[in-house]
Amino acid sequence: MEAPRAGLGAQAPWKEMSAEELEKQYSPSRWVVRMEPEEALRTFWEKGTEVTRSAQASRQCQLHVPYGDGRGDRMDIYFPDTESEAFPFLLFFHGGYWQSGSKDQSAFMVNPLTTQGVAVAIVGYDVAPKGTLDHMVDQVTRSIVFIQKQYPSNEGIYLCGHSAGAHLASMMFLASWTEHGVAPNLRGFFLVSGLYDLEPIVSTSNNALLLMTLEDAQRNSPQRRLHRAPAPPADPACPVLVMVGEHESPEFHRQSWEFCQTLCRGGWEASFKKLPDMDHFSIIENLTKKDYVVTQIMVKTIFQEL
Ligand SMILES: N[C@@H](CC(=O)c1ccccc1NC=O)C(=O)O
Repeated sequence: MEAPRAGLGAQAPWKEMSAEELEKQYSPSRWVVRMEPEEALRTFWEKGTEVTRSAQASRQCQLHVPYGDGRGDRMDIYFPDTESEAFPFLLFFHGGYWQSGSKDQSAFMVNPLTTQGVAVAIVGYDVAPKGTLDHMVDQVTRSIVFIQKQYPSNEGIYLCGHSAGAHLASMMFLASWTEHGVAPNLRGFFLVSGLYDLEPIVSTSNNALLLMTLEDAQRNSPQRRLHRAPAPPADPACPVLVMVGEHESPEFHRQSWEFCQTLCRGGWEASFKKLPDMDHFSIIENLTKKDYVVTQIMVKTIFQEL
């Protein structure tokens, strides 16, 4: 008897979608249930700007620190109230479909983490049309190398990215650190509402400024390339948390779930978490709170391993 055959849609459901449906699947604000799409976006960036101002006014920080020679190679570093330089670092890469957002509106987790003893770097990068995907990946790589070189006695470097920023962080699974002269002390990844296969995005309006070709998309898709990537470090452990909000599109859920499975198959200690009641924006906005489940997961992951 012939085995039932899975259709194309079982592996790549997006290939069978209409242009309109694909556009909707890749428009996170249209899946928010607490408010209208435009309001969700406006609120997100307004909150981001406000918490960044407040973090800069209340925390010890170094702003606009150059991590390279490019004008956009800048990060803001926020410190715990301790004298030592031997704290863990969390580097945050903001979202905005590689074409909006900035470090100046992205310091969501600074207060709860710095008060717990974690230094937080909010990393800026050149969004499109100034930056290409390859350039942004290079910037993220160099920002991590910079932290490792500047703070060699760090107690671990943790990467956290949101959406397009989670994609940039996940490209670090493919990084070759030897050419940068240092192996960063990477101890964990927090990937929030990310995109790991960029092919479905090529034909959506999100590509209008980015102008990525199919080859660009494939080269920048860890979901496609991870099986040929370096093996995960055996010791120390480097857990990967792949998170997505309940109120996100089926495509965003599929991207996170499939990438988590690919990581596990590649030997990474990866786990998947769907956050009840959260959407693409509240999942990050709530990081301002120390009792939010994601803040607690971060703190636990960071300090359990010290
Ligand atoms: N135009 C998008 C905007 C968006 O996706 C977004 C906005 C802010 C931060 C992250 C985002 N998504 C991915 O990077 C939307 O429909 O929501």
